[in-house]
Amino acid sequence: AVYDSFSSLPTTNYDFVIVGGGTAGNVLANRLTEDPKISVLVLEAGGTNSNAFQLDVPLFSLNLKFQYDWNFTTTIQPGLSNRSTFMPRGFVLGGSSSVNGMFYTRGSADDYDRFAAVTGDAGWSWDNLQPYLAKNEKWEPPADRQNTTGQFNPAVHSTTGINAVTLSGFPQSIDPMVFKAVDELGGIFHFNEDYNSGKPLGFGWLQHTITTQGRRSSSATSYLASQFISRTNLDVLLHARVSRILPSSSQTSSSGFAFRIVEFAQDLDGPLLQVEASKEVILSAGVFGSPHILLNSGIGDSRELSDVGIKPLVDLPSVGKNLSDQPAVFNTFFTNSTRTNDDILRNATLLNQVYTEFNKTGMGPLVTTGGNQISFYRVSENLTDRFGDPSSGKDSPHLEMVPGNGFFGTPPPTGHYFQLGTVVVSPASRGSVTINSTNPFDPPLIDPAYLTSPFDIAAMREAEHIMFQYASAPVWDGYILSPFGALENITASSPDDVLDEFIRNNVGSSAHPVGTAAMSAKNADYGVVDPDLRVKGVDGLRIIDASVFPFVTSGHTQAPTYAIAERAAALVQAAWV
Ligand SMILES: Cc1cc2nc3c(=O)[nH]c(=O)nc-3n(C[C@H](O)[C@H](O)[C@H](O)COP(=O)(O)OP(=O)(O)OC[C@H]3O[C@@H](n4cnc5c(N)ncnc54)[C@H](O)[C@@H]3O)c2cc1C
Repeated sequence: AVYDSFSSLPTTNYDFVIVGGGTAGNVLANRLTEDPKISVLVLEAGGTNSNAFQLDVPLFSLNLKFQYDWNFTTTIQPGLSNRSTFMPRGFVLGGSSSVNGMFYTRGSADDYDRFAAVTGDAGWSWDNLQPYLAKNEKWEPPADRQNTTGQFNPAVHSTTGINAVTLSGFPQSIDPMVFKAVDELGGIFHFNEDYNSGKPLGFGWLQHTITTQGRRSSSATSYLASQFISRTNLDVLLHARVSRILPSSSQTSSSGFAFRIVEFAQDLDGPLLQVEASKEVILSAGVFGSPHILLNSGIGDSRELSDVGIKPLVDLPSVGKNLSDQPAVFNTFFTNSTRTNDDILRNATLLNQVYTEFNKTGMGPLVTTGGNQISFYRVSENLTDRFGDPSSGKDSPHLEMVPGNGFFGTPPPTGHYFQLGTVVVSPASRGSVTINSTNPFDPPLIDPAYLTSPFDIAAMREAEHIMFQYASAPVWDGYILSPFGALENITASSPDDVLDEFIRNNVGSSAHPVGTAAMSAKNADYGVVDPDLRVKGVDGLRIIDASVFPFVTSGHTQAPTYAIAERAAALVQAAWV
């Protein structure tokens, strides 16, 4: 069941304590309690969001007032836009899966084969992860039950998992034009029937974590659905913000410390509470939360911890390093069409109308995210020859471009818009998460280090060229009127320095940071967790969330997070159940 207060929990004896009821944490909570003899407590810092409108409606995910974690302190390189200080994370049951854009992209087969290569564990390869992708995915017909033949490859999908995945349940007026442009241009613009086959390059129909009823499928609505959360061996405590994991004096360990005691507070000014797991503590507090808790606990770079005034207990210099996020730019054009999503997003009467329809029928414009396609590209060989290739292989993209039928975010009061978002999905830059305080409730310091590698800015320039080339297809003649905002000063033939300035002024997070507690091979002298996701050099503590990715996968990160969590659950079960 779900509880608000520690004192109301039915017991304080649990086999596993999971820190963070987010995307990965709820997979673990569900899978481990399949065995009625195993008891699990989830400590989640956020609450539940009673605003069904915000949580359920796909179209509005882009306009969500995010359930924020504390205001992270973000430092950015000089010259970058303020937008790049914005680090959205879900701070609510379901974590980021409750507030994300719902795109379902697995990345490439090479991405996972690289995980297997760097960890020395073939279990992380694309082929070996297939059963776990299948345990997560529950393919459903789209809300409008349209004929989806030719829009995906059923052979690479599972209908038996827990988390709903579907194609768009509402057509966008631009759909035919999007693919006409692909036909007109050819070359790098080609149709890909299913970008989730392991080979993502090309233009395909977007798949999302949306149910056949047109609603968001998050880890809270799926893995904690009523038939699971009602298990008597599964308890979730909300508003429980974990500060540190403490060594257990009662435990002995060949490797030194066993960390099985979790310290947390329900009220940041209130008392610190503790709960001890008899088997393991699993950190699933996300890419910022998990390394933050490790550092607070004295697990990190010993010298850096001593400098802050924290007693180092385990020297693991890689904690908080290797932060990998994908820089993104929105490119907006005016269109002469009035059939965009802009009016719905700014006109309360219209919005009420379609929301009533959505509630009654589970259909209408609110059941999609505002664009129905996605596309992936490689940069030129010239670039990889010059800077090296940060991608995982020849079938892996460096770049993504997403068309949107309207303004991204809250639209201006007038005008109709066409959007082409560009992203560097295989970046070379690496940032960090650090602390500068002994108070565990002070925010961590985040440096996303966007565009610090010369590859990334050059790759984003190529993404902009691809975007202009795509927008120049004959079908867009008369549909795209003129560039909007800062894009007004840019053309396909702008010199590099002008394009670079535009990019730096407009870049921001794609909300896909990973890698701050990365897995590495058992004997590697870097990395934070071993291939079984146990924290190196200690007992009783694993990390299972997006922070363990050694590299960011070449797409959006929820599907890989789910797959990692599903396999991790099997590893934990194999050790204990
Ligand atoms: C706005 C947004 C849009 C996105 N869009 C997409 C998309 O369209 N497609 C896609 O594939 N991916 C998307 N992502 C990324 C994807 O959702 C994440 O990579 C993934 O959900 C991360 O899962 P996680 O388990 O690592 O962390 P989370 O799901 O963030 O879970 C971490 C949990 O830990 C809790 N927590 C944190 N600190 C503490 C603490 N100290 N004590 C207790 N609990 C704590 C948090 O409240 C949260 O519930 C998006 C993310 C965001 C934020």
